[in-house]
Amino acid sequence: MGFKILAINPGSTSTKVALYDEERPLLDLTLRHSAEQIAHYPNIIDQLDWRRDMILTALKEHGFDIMSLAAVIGRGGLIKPIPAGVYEVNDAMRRDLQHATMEHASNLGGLLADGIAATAGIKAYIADPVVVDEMDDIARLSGHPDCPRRSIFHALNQKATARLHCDRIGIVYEKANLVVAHLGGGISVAAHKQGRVVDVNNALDGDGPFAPERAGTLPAGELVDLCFSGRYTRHDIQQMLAGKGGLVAHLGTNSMIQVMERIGQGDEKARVVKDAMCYGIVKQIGAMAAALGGQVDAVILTGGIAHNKSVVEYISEFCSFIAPIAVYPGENELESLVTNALVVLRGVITPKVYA
Ligand SMILES: Nc1ncnc2c1ncn2[C@@H]1O[C@H](COP(=O)(O)OP(=O)(O)OP(=O)(O)O)[C@@H](O)[C@H]1O
Ligand SMILES: CCCC(=O)O
Repeated sequence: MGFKILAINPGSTSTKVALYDEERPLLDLTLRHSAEQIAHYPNIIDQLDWRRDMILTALKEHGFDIMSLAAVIGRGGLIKPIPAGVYEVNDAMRRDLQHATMEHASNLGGLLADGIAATAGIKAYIADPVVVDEMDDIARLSGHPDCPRRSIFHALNQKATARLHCDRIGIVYEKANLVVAHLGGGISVAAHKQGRVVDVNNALDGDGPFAPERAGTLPAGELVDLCFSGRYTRHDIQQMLAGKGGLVAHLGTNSMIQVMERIGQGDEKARVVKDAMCYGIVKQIGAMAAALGGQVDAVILTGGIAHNKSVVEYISEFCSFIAPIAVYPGENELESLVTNALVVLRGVITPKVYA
């Protein structure tokens, strides 16, 4: 009998849970949370006990005893910037997740893992959280010292997909130069230089291409005018950047599937907005290729929108001159979490300590 691992990936409207026996999947659950249920909680962190009980109930219903687990691993949240890797949940991390300065469902990942692990008397981990920061110093500087650029991106899926691609084509991640574009509800486009993400747009907070739910970079002067117009609260503006920006602001939906249906029905506005989003993505890919000095082994497209043929064709037409385009639709975040826990349990790596 091998190591049994529970992986937890909390999203804004669901909690995804997977149970593995070593590499063998035993259970894969998506626990959905309706807008009415979510509305009961003023802040995301207030959903902790509710989501934990839901996971425990679901495991019980599937006849699983958590006492047979070897480890629990969650998607990590907006803690302090840290290098990529696996981290054991400790007091410092618990505190920083509880009091994270920005709201994000992944703040619950380490805490949910920790609560369940404590009951089972085992350790909890996180891996490659959204705050992984390996940026070069020159990438960190913006045009004003009060507004440094921050590395907040889909580190877990970006790293896992980059390594998967390197394995497939027979190169070593630590020696490869890659541009990876995660195209999901948020979009991050990163320069992976010999195993380090040396530059990336902040996918959460007004930086980079616009995305289904994110505004991306906005003209700063116009944003300042909006902030001081008296028409919006701070919360309203934050929502414009993350949650109600991008496709949601222009078209009232965060679904690329719906956008494509509308384009198919002749909706010209939907076509222009979709093309504008693709145009922003190709510009960001070009920027990251330049950050790598043009020495790029592959441009990798991943995330839910990489399922979309029209988006992939648009990007391929503009970016094929940079390097071969490789497409890995969707994300495998739960599987990546399990893989990360397994290498710790097998003693291949020692988990890092969050300070
Ligand atoms: N088969 C598909 N064809 C076209 N678009 C798709 C398909 N599947 C998902 N999408 C689109 O992908 C987007 C969501 O991507 P994804 O599921 O990666 O995002 P998420 O997990 O909610 O957010 P994030 O990736 O930022 O964490 C949505 O706009 C959705 O409509
Ligand atoms: C990786 C954080 C950005 C997002 O949620 O889209």
